[in-house]
Amino acid sequence: MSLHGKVALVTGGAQGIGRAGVEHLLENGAKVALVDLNQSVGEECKSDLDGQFGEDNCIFIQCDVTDARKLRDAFQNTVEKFGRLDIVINNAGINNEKNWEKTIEVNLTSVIQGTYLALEHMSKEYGKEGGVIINISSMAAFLHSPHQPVYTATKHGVIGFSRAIAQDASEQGNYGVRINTLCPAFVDTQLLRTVEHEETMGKFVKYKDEFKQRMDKYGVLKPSLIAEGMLRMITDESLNGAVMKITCSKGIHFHTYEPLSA
Ligand SMILES: NC(=O)C1=CN([C@@H]2O[C@H](COP(=O)(O)OP(=O)(O)OC[C@H]3O[C@@H](n4cnc5c(N)ncnc54)[C@H](O)[C@@H]3O)[C@@H](O)[C@H]2O)C=CC1
Ligand SMILES: CCCCC/C=C\C=C\C(=O)C/C=C\C/C=C\CCCC(=O)O
Repeated sequence: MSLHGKVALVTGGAQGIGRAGVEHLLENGAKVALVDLNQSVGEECKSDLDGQFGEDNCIFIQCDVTDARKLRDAFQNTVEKFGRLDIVINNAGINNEKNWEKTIEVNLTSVIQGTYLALEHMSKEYGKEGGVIINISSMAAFLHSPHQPVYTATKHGVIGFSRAIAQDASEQGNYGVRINTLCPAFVDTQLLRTVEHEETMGKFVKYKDEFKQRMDKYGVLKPSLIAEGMLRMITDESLNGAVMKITCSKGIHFHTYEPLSA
């Protein structure tokens, strides 16, 4: 899949992993809507990207992904601006064990909502041309860290939902939409700093030194490597229902599942 002439929507696209993904998409000729809660960081990001890639290739849409109506409008505005939609990256996420209900809303409910909206705008079942969805999970889904139980649960949920809907898309329906999941290990972004604070970690903040030891042990990745993984999941048309892992020790690789036996 060539990215020239394609249109992408990236949630949480104003900084961190999302922004790295947006930059890679623009570098490869796509037009991008970056959808983010943070107005000031979003505007600054859009202004930087305009300088790098030209003014008509990127829009910033301020939107809380947990607001279903606003998320629907963000998809609609993207299609109205660029005329089509081909790639959706449901990336916005938080790490908040204290307000764990919010963590479920942002990390799981909004990913489900974003996937269904993406299908409405891209699926052949709705008369559209097909496309690709990437849902961002985490290596936390494989480590079962006792220090972040709800974050871990949401990231498990993202994998389960994405694999189930990918199978539906390829086997039951004729969506023409591939759905893949990406699981990074630690990445150097603002989210990683949340381990320092009681207002995000709640009672688990007492483990902050342990968290840091884990980061020293496993290493911390650069957002640009995660963006490379995203690009591969978009351009490699053989990938559907795939679960990509990205770690310092093994780089970009895939999780394998045993076939079910009777
Ligand atoms: N940084 C890390 O070590 C890892 C991060 N991830 C996942 O990667 C994704 C991106 O995280 P990072 O770039 O690290 O975080 P980040 O905190 O640097 O960036 C997240 C972006 O999402 C936006 N956002 C947060 N809540 C939102 C909402 N309700 N509506 C719209 N936008 C919202 C923020 O404003 C921010 O721009 C998340 O899903 C995270 O769980 C996965 C594995 C490791
Ligand atoms: C346990 C630390 C909690 C830190 C919470 C903050 C951010 C969350 C980040 C993630 O989503 C990443 C979580 C875990 C993956 C870490 C390393 C796995 C590396 C495995 C390997 O190299 O084989």
